[in-house]
Amino acid sequence: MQKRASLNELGLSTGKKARLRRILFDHGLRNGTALFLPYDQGLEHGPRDFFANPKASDPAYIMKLAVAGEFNGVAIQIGLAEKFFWDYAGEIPLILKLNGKTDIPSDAAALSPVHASVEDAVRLGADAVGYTLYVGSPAQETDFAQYRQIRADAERLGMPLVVWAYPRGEAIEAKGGKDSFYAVDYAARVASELGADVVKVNFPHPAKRDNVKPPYEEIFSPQQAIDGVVRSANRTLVLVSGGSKAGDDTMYRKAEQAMDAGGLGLIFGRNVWQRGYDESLAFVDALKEILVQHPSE
Ligand SMILES: O=P(O)(O)OC[C@H]1O[C@](O)(COP(=O)(O)O)[C@@H](O)[C@@H]1O
Repeated sequence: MQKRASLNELGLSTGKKARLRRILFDHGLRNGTALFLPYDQGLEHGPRDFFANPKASDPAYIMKLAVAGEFNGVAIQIGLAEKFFWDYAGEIPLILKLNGKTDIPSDAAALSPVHASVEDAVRLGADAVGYTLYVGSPAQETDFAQYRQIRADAERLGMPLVVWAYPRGEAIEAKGGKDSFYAVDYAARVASELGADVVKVNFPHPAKRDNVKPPYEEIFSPQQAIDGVVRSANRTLVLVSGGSKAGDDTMYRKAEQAMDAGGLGLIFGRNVWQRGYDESLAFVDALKEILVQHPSE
């Protein structure tokens, strides 16, 4: 089992430390692990993600679920934060997502434009901000430049910065794909190099035996892959994303492997809310049984 970096090792400013402590020790299991509910899929994918459970298209339903499920926070865009966070302000931490895009154009030159500021996050009472960085996209240079401004603002205002580090673009496809170990591992390292406090990654696929080049020939199991990604993130805490809906056992296995690797926690969206309300809460309880076994110091 790999060790998770403790809050004291992260070199955080006072504001960032206070907010992260609030998220990790005043909410959820209060043991230093995190379970977040992301709800920006209406922008990223469109309304089709709500077809499986039409009630989930209502942000008020999701906010109620997040509070009832005692999550460590919800990650939402500015429009929903303005209209739906008010009822629960102070009850559950807000991660204000500062950029986002639709999936209507192809991802070949993916870039997620910024449409909210760290000042908005402060005004809304957020405890963290989220930024999607498309590592490897031809638009990476513009992405890095807009990210730099967000990072500077987050530093100035003491706001923890969570980077959705997502490999994208043709070059990534040519090198094994966005979920390959190569790509996810590199993205985790990029987030750490660029000063993210927390990085959110997709669970990496280990190398395929018939298509593996040095130095990746040793990474054959999912556990080795996620261990490597958490190591690459070093003192940036790691959250593992859910992805599209899969079987519960598959998700529990991912969760266990992520936590054994020294991950901070999980940020599962569709796997939580693409089912009925009570079923969602039962799934969340089962995830917490895994998190409870991996407390922070
Ligand atoms: O870029 P992708 O793979 O389409 O997914 C983006 C979505 O996945 C997330 O990062 C995680 O949510 P899910 O658990 O539903 O996959 C969301 O925040 C975001 O909307």
